[in-house]
Amino acid sequence: MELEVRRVRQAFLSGRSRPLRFRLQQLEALRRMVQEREKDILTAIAADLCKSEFNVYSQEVITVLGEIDFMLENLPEWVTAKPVKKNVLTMLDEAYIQPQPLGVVLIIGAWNYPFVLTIQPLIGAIAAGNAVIIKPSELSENTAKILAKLLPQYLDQDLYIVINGGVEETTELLKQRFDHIFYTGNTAVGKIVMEAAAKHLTPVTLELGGKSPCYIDKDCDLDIVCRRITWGKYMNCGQTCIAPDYILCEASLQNQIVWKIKETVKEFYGENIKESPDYERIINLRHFKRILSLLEGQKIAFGGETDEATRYIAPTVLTDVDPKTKVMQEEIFGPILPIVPVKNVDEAINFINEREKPLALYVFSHNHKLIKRMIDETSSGGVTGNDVIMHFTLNSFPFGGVG
Ligand SMILES: NC(=O)c1ccc[n+]([C@@H]2O[C@H](COP(=O)([O-])OP(=O)(O)OC[C@H]3O[C@@H](n4cnc5c(N)ncnc54)[C@H](O)[C@@H]3O)[C@@H](O)[C@H]2O)c1
Ligand SMILES: CCCCCCCCCCCCCCCC=O
Repeated sequence: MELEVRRVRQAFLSGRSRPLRFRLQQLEALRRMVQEREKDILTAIAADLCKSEFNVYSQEVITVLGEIDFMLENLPEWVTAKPVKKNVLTMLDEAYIQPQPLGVVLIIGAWNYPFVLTIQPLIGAIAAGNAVIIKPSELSENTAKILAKLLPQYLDQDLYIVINGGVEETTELLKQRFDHIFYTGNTAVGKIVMEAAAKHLTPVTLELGGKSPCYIDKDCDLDIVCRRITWGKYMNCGQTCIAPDYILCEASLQNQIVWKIKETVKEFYGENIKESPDYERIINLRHFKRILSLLEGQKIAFGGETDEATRYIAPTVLTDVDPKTKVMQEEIFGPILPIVPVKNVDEAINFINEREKPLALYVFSHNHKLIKRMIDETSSGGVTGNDVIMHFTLNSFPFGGVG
């Protein structure tokens, strides 16, 4: 590892990653890779997550291509030095902010969207003039292999390298000194990464998980709300960092919500969900068992069918969920949707504020003042009103959690 990091640092110190022209060329080469090798990329991700190629394309490839275009369009302005306001002491001086690369960046990717969550930070790092070591998640092994094969065919082979491996290799990598570490994954490993980074005072970006609540107000179009929640919750079998994690609503809405979600599940995935090309599987047996354990003692309104051999868990809704039970203590990251009845919006706001800050928050209401109130009185990474997930798709927004 030490030798590989040293090789990448030498390449960075050569200075060739810095000129704007070089960065644009590399980003264009990356775009060519995605376009020319689309089929290989789609096949690898589809195999990792039992996903249809259409879903891979619409969830991962479109986002990556959009990010590259966004970067190519804005980079010339972003790299330009910006004059700053002067004072009486510096009136005759030149004072400006010049953006500069940090150096060697380590990107540790996650398996749930194994392409976009690895390539998106790579686009940013290249654009900023850095050298990069990419460590894809070992759990999405087909994507990890295809990245290791394709990236060197299109990008500078000394500045941007892929190192594949599991915990042992990542632990070894983390002993090295980097100038920034970008990690996506669970909070426990996030702490390991931050501790390792602290030894070198390396700045980190940690894209972690969390529970993302949905509040459904009585004044809303429940048909549309349930369609949207069904889409966002069961996409990728619930393995989406900003998937709706649970629903808060008045008790009187609960039965209607259950019925409408059930009908939408039927419409989206058919009568035999196992046969649907649009319904994915849980990534591995460890996660499968973890998710099953969240069902213990719960009232299953529909769903709950499982098959260990194929790691299938049906779209499931739980009703009258006690906030003290396990399913409400950790991020679900699977196709289980608890409904927790609350008296009103005040109770919903208190409920959210008493817990860890959500990565995403979803509010459904015709009442814009209520949505605004939710935004003002809670704190989360991002809020979407009357929809789910969509704020992730806008690259004009920042993305991440609080802290
Ligand atoms: N905020 C976001 O943008 C975002 C996006 C996707 C996923 N997530 C979160 O990621 C989590 C799911 O991913 P995961 O954590 O199962 O992914 P994972 O198991 O693939 O782990 C992520 C990375 O950490 C490395 N790793 C694992 N154990 C390690 C250890 N002990 N020491 C050092 N490195 C180690 C892995 O090799 C991998 O590259 C969920 O909590 C989800 O919410 C967050
Ligand atoms: C033709 C249908 C287009 C639908 C586009 C929907 C894009 C969804 C993107 C989902 C990606 C979510 C990644 C979230 C990162 C955390 O896990």
